[in-house]
This record gives sequence, C-alpha cells and structure tokens, in this order.
Amino acid sequence: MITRCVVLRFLKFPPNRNKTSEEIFRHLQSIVDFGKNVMTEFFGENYVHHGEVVQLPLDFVKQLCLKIQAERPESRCDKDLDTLSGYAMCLPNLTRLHTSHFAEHRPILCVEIKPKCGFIPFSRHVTQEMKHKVCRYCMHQHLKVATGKWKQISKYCPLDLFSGNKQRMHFALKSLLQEAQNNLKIFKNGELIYGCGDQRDTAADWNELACHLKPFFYPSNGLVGGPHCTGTIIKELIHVITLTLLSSTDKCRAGDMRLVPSSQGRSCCEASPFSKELLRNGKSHAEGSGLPRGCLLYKTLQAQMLDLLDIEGLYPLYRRVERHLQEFPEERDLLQIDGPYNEAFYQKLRDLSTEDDGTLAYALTKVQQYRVAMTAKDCSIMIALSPCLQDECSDQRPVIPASRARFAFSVSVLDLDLKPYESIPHQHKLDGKIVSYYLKNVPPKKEPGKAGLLAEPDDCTLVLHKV
Ligand SMILES: O=P(O)(O)O[C@@H]1[C@@H](OP(=O)(O)O)[C@H](OP(=O)(O)O)[C@H](O)[C@H](OP(=O)(O)O)[C@H]1OP(=O)(O)O
Ligand SMILES: Nc1ncnc2c1ncn2[C@@H]1O[C@H](COP(=O)(O)OP(=O)(O)OP(=O)(O)O)[C@@H](O)[C@H]1O
Repeated sequence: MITRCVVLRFLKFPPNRNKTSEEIFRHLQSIVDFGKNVMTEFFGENYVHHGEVVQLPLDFVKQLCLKIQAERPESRCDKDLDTLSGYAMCLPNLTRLHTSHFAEHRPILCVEIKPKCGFIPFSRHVTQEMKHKVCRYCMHQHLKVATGKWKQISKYCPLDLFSGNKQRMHFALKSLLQEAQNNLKIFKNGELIYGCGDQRDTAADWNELACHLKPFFYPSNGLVGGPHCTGTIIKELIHVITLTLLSSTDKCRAGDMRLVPSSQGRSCCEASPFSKELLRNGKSHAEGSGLPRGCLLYKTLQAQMLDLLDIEGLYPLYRRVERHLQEFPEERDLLQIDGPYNEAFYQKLRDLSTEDDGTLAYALTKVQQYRVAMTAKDCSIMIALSPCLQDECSDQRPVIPASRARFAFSVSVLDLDLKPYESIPHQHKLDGKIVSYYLKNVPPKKEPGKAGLLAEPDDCTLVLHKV
C-alpha cells in the first residue's frame, strides 16, 4: 500500500461568520487558481505547490479539529476552522523531501524562513526620507517590541538575506537563529524542533538544536560536545542553508521580466548591524554579491518589487478604484477584484509602467500588482534537507556539500494566498504608524567615519585638546 504524507489546509473565519459550502469551495478553488496561474508564473513550477481542493467526510473533519484544537496557538484562536463544509486544500507536506523517492525513510531536516520585504522603496511617492534609508522590517521591529509582540529587536535584516553576499547572508541567518520570532522554524522529520515565537533562552536552545542536528552534519560522530561543538554545528547549518538559498532549480516565464534595475533603491539598510559588525572585526565587503537569477530568493524579490509605487503612491489609486466600485458595485466581477485568477489576470500584471494616465485601468493594475507584491512579502520559504550517501549522489540531483556530509534538498515557497483588496487601507495606516513610531523613538544613527565609530562604549581612544 502506498501512503502519501499530505497537509490539509482549512479556511478560518472570525466566529459566527457563516459561509455556505459553495462559498468555501469557491474561495479555496480561487486560492489554488491563484497559485497555479499567477504565482507559478513568477516563481516557477518547481518552487510552487498550489495543491488541490478536496472534499472530506464531515465526521473525519470534526474528529480532526477536536484533535488539533489544543495544539493551536492561543494567538490564532480568534478565528474558527471551517468544519462544516467538508472542503479543504490538500498540499504536499513540504517538511518532507518531495523530490526524493529513495530517501523516504531517511531523517529529514526542514528549515522554514519567512524572509519579509527584501528591498528599500525606490518610489518617488515616498514622503519620509527615512523610508529610503531603513527597511520596513527593521523599522517595524521597534513598533512590534513596543506593542509587546516580541521581547527584543532582532538583528535580522531582510536586505542582508536577499543580498546574495554570503557573509551578509550568514549574518542574517545567524540573527534569525538568535531571535527567530515568526521568521524561522526548524523541523526534524516533520516535527517542530526550533522556533515558534516563544521567548526561551537562546543559548540553551542552540545546545538543544545542535543535539538534533549533530547526526545530520556529523553522521560518523567525530565531534565532542560542548559550546565549541554547538558553534561548529550551527555554522554548518548556516552554510548549508545559504547554499540552498542560492541554488537555482527552476526557470519561469516571469523570470525574463526583469522588473527593477538592481541599482534602484539602496542595497543596504542603515539599521542592519551587519556593517558595524564587519568594521568591528576589521573585515570588509570582499565577496561578490547579487542573487543568481534562478534562485527562489531572486524570484521572491522580483515579485515583491511589483510594489513599484510604495503604499504612499498606491493609496490614491486604490481610492480611485474604490470610488468607481461605489458608483458601479456590479462591476466588481468584471474588474476581477476577487478573481478569476486566470491567464488574463496574470497578463495584466506584466504592465510595469508607472506613468499615471488617470484611468481606472491604470489604478486597477497597480492595485493588483501591489496585492501580489504584498503576498510575496509575507510568504515563506521551505528548505528540506536529506542526508545523501556518496553512491546515491548522481549528476541529475542537486546536492549540497557540508564538511562531513552531503544533502539532497528541495526548496519551495508557501503561503501564497493573494492579500485581500480590503487590506489596503490597513496597509496605509500601518505604514504611517511604523514610520512615525520609528522617527519619534529611535535616535538617528551617527554616520560611520565621523563620531560614530569612536563613540563605541568599549572604545578607549584618548582625545587630546589643545589648551
Ligand atoms: O503587515 P506585516 O508586515 O506585519 O505582516 C503581517 C504578519 O506579521 P509579521 O510582520 O510577519 O510579524 C502576520 O504574521 P503573524 O500572523 O503575526 O505571524 C500575518 O502574516 C499577516 O498576514 P494576514 O493579515 O494574516 O494575511 C501579515 O500582514 P500583511 O501585511 O501581509 O497583510
Ligand atoms: N504544505 C505544507 N507543508 C508543511 N508545512 C506547512 C505547509 N503549509 C503550511 N505549513 C506550516 O503551517 C504554517 C502555517 O501555514 P500558513 O501560513 O499557510 O497557514 P495560514 O492558513 O495562512 O495560517 P496563519 O493565518 O496562522 O498563518 C506554516 O508556517 C508552515 O509551518
């Protein structure tokens, strides 16, 4: 008997939001269509798993929901799972290596990263200079800590991860391992072993994590325990994740549609501690940077950059569409606001002009591109790694080498549901909040080379003044 390891995804709604089974089915089908007809074009077939809608026996759904209810994080329980329609999305379990047929019984390590927005807005509509210097993630960290979502500011900066520069990527990944928040999870054989947003002691976590990882990276032992061993194993993990993130395993139509020249916008965020760290260690940016075109990070960044105008430039266009819909509500379907997400929908997304001719069509295209960009800014990347024996490694299968092991791997993208049209006013408000909180509460950084470097607390330079 062949058993398939799959993931079932149910819709969730605020309590008492009654939807008919037909509505649930159509909603799920539109998520599948969007993945299949739109996101696959941007990311490529190998990276996207759009899944399919399945109908399940209601008894099974009820029992399943009872079983998992206790496992659901409290913060997610403001919404109820739909248990009445019997419809769900069926997806491959991406914490398992799906490309391998012979390694089914091997242990599998899976790293999930939610990288967030990897570029600084280049739009001329941006009104706050700070938005051209500090990325949204780094600014948002301060608001999140102030509102109690997280306890401390992360050193992770998405621009480091998306830089394609191995040193910067290592720094970004190490920062994620130090402060995972909701940006990093690690699974072993499908079970979460690291990261889920709790606030445990990171040093203890790293030792525990290293114990889990040791058999993967040092299969024939040879490493004694202790903090040195932990550090070595974590370094190996970071090295392997970097290589998988830079690997190219797909081609896609939109890959040829280079959106924005990489020279546009800054490639470094002023809030990233990376440059500071490097200077402190006496190192410089020696290694080349830039992402290979076929890798998933590159494709993610290109889709994110469909946000050509920034929310500040986009919001007036949203208002234009909104005014039209208020006058002609019956045109919502015609304008494909909620789908169908078909070839025609995708083709319209390819128009990258930023010259506003005052038309509804222009506004609508920019709104839809923005929604796709927001989706790409909130998606996650899953990397599955499976140890691979010497004789199993063939030329057709990509393999990542570590010091004492080799890994077969797969890279996928998940959570590609199109962000709702209705969330745009919220985005606009949140953007204002993030920037104004940052401007009010974070003192401006001193420029390096001026007072900045000598003003470090551990600096002991004695400055003599003429008398
Ligand atoms: O706005 P952001 O950047 O805070 O992103 C939200 C995420 O917060 P994060 O910053 O990643 O901690 C947020 O993540 P959490 O649920 O807080 O883990 C959601 O992904 C949210 O999407 P949706 O509204 O549930 O579809 C995300 O909202 P969207 O902005 O993508 O709609
Ligand atoms: N196909 C999959 N294979 C393995 N794990 C998955 C898969 N899809 C989702 N997950 C896991 O479930 C988590 C939640 O998935 P996702 O964000 O898609 O759900 P959601 O319905 O949007 O819920 P939420 O609103 O809580 O984010 C992911 O972060 C990932 O850890």
